[in-house]
Amino acid sequence: MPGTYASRSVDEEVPVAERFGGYQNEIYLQGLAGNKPPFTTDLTALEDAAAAVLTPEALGYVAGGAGSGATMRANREAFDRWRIVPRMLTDATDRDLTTTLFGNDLPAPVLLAPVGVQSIVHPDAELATARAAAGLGLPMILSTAASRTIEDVAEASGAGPRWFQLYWPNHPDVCASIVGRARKAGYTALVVTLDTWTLAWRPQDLDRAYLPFIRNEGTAIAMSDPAFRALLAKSPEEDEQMALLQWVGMFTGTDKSWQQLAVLRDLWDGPILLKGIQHVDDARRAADAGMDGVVVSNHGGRQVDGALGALEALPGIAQAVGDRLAVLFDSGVRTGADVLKALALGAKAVLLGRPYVYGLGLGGEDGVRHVLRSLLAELDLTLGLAGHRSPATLSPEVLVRA
Ligand SMILES: Cc1cc2nc3c(=O)[nH]c(=O)nc-3n(C[C@H](O)[C@H](O)[C@H](O)COP(=O)(O)O)c2cc1C
Ligand SMILES: O=C(O)C(=O)c1ccccc1
Repeated sequence: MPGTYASRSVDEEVPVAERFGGYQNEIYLQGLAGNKPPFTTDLTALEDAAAAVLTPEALGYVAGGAGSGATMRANREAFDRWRIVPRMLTDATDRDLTTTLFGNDLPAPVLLAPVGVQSIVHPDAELATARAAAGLGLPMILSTAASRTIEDVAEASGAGPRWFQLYWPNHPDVCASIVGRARKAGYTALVVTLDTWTLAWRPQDLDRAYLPFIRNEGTAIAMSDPAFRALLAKSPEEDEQMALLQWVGMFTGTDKSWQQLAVLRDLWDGPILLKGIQHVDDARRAADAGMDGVVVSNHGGRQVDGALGALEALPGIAQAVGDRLAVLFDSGVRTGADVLKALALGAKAVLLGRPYVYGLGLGGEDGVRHVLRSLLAELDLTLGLAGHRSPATLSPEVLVRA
């Protein structure tokens, strides 16, 4: 049964590093018994695998990018332009991927990127993702556009670390209410996404007239929010369409400013990270505004078609603000080697996006767990074989330009 296979040994008391690389042994042992892994171990092949199980609309939505897809491709090309230079006889047999972020130890420098509307790929949606992430001790960053409520996902994540992603509402009461709910439900860090104040031109969704948001797949947080409901002339139960439109309107607009970040700073006493930073000066402004971190990201190439590959922006930003801010990275991470490259170029940790969503589509909680364990195992093995015991010894000198 795939479930048994994918979940074996997660809770066993084994050293963290052994547990990550140990997934390979587990797969070999199952292989001896004649069992193949339930999902592919080639993390770059997940999209093709998911294509067989997702609806064309959902696949298009998840896999698609903005415009011609140039930035999505640039994200991958940016990784390909860096190559790892392995070192020998460095005593890297015992590895430790532990990473401290905002005073908390994570088992590895990997988080689950905020991805909304997860019910379009699997009925268990964010609850399955939360369980898989919690089982490995990795933070899931819950999206404001989730298919499940802040409170339900908190419960599903049990003792696991919780972060919350904010699409910054225009209305102050709604903003305070959502942020307050996240705080109360035990989310410890706030990730404010700045690059999606309106959705980009996404042909694959436009051609299908497919907007999961409007189809009520990503409104659980809105419809359960008392401050939002108080603004509506009729309840969402009476007039769903109107409620959806008002929710979308809540995030659309350009009236946000660097000064207004002070409002969020006042509302949230934990770490705040700005997601979607691609320019060194914006990273500096984030630090000046009292933020605690940035996520260098182009939203997986889903917003500005023609924007630079996200990894190209990383070294300059890490160099400029790495001593003042936690610099995280996403967009295009697919393999353990990719994680290593981003860490070497200055990221403190990376966010994984589409790959775990494909895992969710393929096998719910087990699928997400398989993707995460595969990524961590590959990272652990690649790090060791490149000659490093921990991410601490990684630096740009570990890489060369292809
Ligand atoms: C289907 C989908 C939905 C997403 N929803 C959100 C969201 O609600 N909030 C957000 O900040 N980013 C969202 N993102 C962007 C991811 O957080 C992340 O930046 C991106 O997926 C990273 O690139 P990758 O998919 O190449 O790893 C979404 C991405 C996808 C693919
Ligand atoms: O699709 C996205 O990239 C995204 O960020 C989003 C925005 C609104 C609802 C769901 C996802």
